[in-house]
Amino acid sequence: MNPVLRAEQLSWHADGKQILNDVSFLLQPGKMLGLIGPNGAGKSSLLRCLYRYVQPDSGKILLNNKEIKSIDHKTFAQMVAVVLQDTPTEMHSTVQQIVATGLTPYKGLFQGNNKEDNDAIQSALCQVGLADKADASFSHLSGGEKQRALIARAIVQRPSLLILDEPTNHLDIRYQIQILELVRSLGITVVTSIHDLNLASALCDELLLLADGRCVAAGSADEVLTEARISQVFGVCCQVAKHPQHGKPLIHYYYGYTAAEHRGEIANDAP
Ligand SMILES: Nc1ncnc2c1ncn2[C@@H]1O[C@H](COP(=O)(O)OP(=O)(O)OP(=O)(O)O)[C@@H](O)[C@H]1O
Repeated sequence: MNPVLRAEQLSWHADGKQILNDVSFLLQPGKMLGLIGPNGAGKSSLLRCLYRYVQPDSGKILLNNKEIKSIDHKTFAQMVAVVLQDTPTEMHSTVQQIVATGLTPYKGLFQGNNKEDNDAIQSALCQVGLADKADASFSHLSGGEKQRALIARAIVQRPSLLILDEPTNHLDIRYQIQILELVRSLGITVVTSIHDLNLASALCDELLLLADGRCVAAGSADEVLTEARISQVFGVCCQVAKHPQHGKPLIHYYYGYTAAEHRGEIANDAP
């Protein structure tokens, strides 16, 4: 099967600092890739390269076998949907109007919505459980509802690739699980950055672990989330067990000392 997304040896620098260094991966249709890694590892920067907000210095990104830099603006806007943490929206727009903007890449200037469009908007609102909020002001929604509305907008866009930058930030655990399960259930190919390693383990098909702009590990949660690697990359001690429900890695963190102390590199009684 041809991958939907292929990144080859991506590197990017800004302000004289190397931010992404030789990052490569590929993603098959319908799979959800979780980008994990410590603060400043380069997760958002990698996503920005994927949605063409920044141009890598070297390397290639191919979407459906075509280099993204050669895809015209309108086609790219149809192919890639992006949900950011603080997506700016018109203060007084209704939920329905926000969702309708997902159709913009398919429209000509001043072209309104037809019945089929309106049906697609209603169907997306139902899928994310916001049918009863269609006429509510977007700005009055809760954080979780806003994220769901933005995902509904992505649904009507019918993208080849959905990119999310920390979609679970600021959400309580119920919404964190709900948003990721919702995204996963759509059957769209997804790349999402995510901080919570246990959520990433439970809900992503594949993980890519970044540290200092480099890919440190990639593969299934079992392959990526080992105690040694978590200790090395995040500097914390943990025990990796099997989750009682889904059997994927479940990380138990230890408190009160650093990974270096745990490995005996620093004496616990050092001043
Ligand atoms: N436009 C830019 N100019 C200069 N430095 C940048 C720019 N964008 C990102 N950086 C730097 O690149 C590094 C990686 O940032 P990035 O936001 O990609 O990391 P991240 O893994 O998403 O971090 P976090 O988990 O904290 O959100 C950081 O040190 C950041 O300051």
